[in-house]
Amino acid sequence: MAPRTPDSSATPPAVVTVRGLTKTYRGRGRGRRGAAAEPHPANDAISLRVARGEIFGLLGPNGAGKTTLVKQLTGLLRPDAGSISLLGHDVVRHPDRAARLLAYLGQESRALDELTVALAVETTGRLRGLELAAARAAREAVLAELGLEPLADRPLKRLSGGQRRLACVATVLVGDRPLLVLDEPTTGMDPVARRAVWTAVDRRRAEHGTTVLLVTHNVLEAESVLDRVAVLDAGRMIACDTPAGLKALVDTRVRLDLVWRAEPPLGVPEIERLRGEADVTGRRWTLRLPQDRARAVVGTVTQGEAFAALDDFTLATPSLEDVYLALGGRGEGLVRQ
Ligand SMILES: Nc1ncnc2c1ncn2[C@@H]1O[C@H](COP(=O)(O)OP(=O)(O)OP(=O)(O)O)[C@@H](O)[C@H]1O
Repeated sequence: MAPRTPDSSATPPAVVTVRGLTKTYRGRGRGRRGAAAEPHPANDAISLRVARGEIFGLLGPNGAGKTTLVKQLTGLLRPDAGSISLLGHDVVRHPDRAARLLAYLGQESRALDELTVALAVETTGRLRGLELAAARAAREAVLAELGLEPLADRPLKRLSGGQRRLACVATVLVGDRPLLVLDEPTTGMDPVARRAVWTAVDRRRAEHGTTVLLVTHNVLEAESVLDRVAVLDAGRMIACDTPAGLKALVDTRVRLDLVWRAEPPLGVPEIERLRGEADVTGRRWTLRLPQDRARAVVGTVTQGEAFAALDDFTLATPSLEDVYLALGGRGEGLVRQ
């Protein structure tokens, strides 16, 4: 029953409380001769608590169960078991209440495609209860904030992928919902647009105590924007802590990337010994080593035959990707960009 995570000590009031959330998709008519397909646990007894003003992440590779969790929080999917409280409202019993408490940016949102950016933002503001004048003022403010003014009169369907995503973020921000649920919000965006999004989110947090639940499989973004992160793997939550707290789990190891010019110099005995420990991707060897061994390897590869064969090397402190691997994650599908 008790959560395995260190998050129960947080003092600010909870905006999201999830207990024992479980969802298994049951395929119908997909098996042979109508036999039921194999049940698939997409969420397996997930418990978490998100405090007011937190930027809380769900990190995991494709298929980990992030979107399934988010769809239950937003009232779009009914769990098989478990409870969800949003700002004190039971959204398993009253799924319709979720739409009044949060703004949700899904992976694919095409509903507003026919509208111009300005009208999409204004209409969303009206739907969230703003009077016309207030909706127009909010529209102007958010378009300026995200640098979308030059695109204001274009229909969403005529925008590039990154521009469209930015316009969708604008619709999420208008109307100041206390909870923003963002599923891969910055996919396809250039660095300027990404920065605008995180600046806008930070401002809302500072000014209104807005809480953000962010779905991502990008470890670099997770490390830079999240206060805490739940790591999901195959439907289970395998850890939940601050990025720094998670990295402390593996901080005795460092990551060493060696990129060879062509063939690795296996004639050097130390290099030959390392081969079995390396994750090999083309000419790149990735090693996760205790600090003293990494130091010795750096000594080896920066002299003689090994150095002549070396194109590049980098030494880095652990990332959330390393944490994920150390916790038993399958190690595929997380990205750094
Ligand atoms: N409608 C569905 N019917 C059956 N299985 C589903 C359905 N939707 C998702 N699944 C399965 O449930 C598991 C979790 O999927 P989910 O979409 O929640 O993962 P995710 O972590 O959001 O992945 P991604 O990063 O690709 O969005 C996967 O194994 C997926 O194949």
